[in-house]
Amino acid sequence: MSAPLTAPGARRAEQSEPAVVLRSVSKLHPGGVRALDDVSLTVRRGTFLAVMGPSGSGKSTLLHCAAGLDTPTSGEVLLAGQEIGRLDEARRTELRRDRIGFVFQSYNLLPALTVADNVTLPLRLAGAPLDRDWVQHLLDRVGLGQHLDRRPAELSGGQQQRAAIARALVARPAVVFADEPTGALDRASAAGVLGLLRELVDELQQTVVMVTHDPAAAAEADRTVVMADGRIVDTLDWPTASALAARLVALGEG
Ligand SMILES: Nc1ncnc2c1ncn2[C@@H]1O[C@H](COP(=O)(O)OP(=O)(O)OP(=O)(O)O)[C@@H](O)[C@H]1O
Repeated sequence: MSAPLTAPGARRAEQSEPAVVLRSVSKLHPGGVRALDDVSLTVRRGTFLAVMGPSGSGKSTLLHCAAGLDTPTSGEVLLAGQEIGRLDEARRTELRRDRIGFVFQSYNLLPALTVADNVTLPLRLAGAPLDRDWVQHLLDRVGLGQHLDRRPAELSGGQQQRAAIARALVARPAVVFADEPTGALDRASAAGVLGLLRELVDELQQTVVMVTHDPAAAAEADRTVVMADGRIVDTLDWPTASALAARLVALGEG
């Protein structure tokens, strides 16, 4: 194994604390929309959390506040033990770059770069050392070990999302935030991507927080929080897809 990117002492301290903590987080958007209303949530390290709820219930706002992409109007967000609100914009950007991986519905790969260059881009941007064994291991792990020199346009949607997952993991983040990671995929590719996320949690003790509309996707997670009107209205451990679908129908979506 290669050297960790943070000091061993910091790693040990981090291991004992949750990956993400939200304490009474509210977010008021201009115009008075209360997108988050007093939300408290703890995501334990090495667990897979899904966030579901009807359109407009606050899922994206929750993800953005938890990932330091947006600032709450009130309340606290702790990421890997650091309170985001206490950091200035430059340090918040650094924290996002070094400690968070993002996976988006639209992959967001750079079309001109090869798979290998897309995956290693976060390290180059951070000026961090390139550990070739780790990169090769990751690319093998996501099934792209033979496709390092391909461009994104030469990959299927599922393969592009696997490359995006490898990129999200390359800096060994404290948390991977995934926003509808299977939204653009057919059922078989979606199942492959979800299976991969699940394995990363089980094998690498990676922490994953995923927003999804798909009950089958959420059923892969350890825990699902269901949102409505900016609040968490349900927390379900290992729910079945059909139980989640029924819950969403009851909330007016499904
Ligand atoms: N920048 C903004 N300015 C004003 N209102 C906003 C802004 N962003 C989100 N909202 C409002 O906040 C509420 C929550 O939005 P959010 O995008 O978090 O919901 P969501 O559950 O992710 O929805 P979807 O499933 O449709 O993506 C909605 O009423 C939305 O219209």
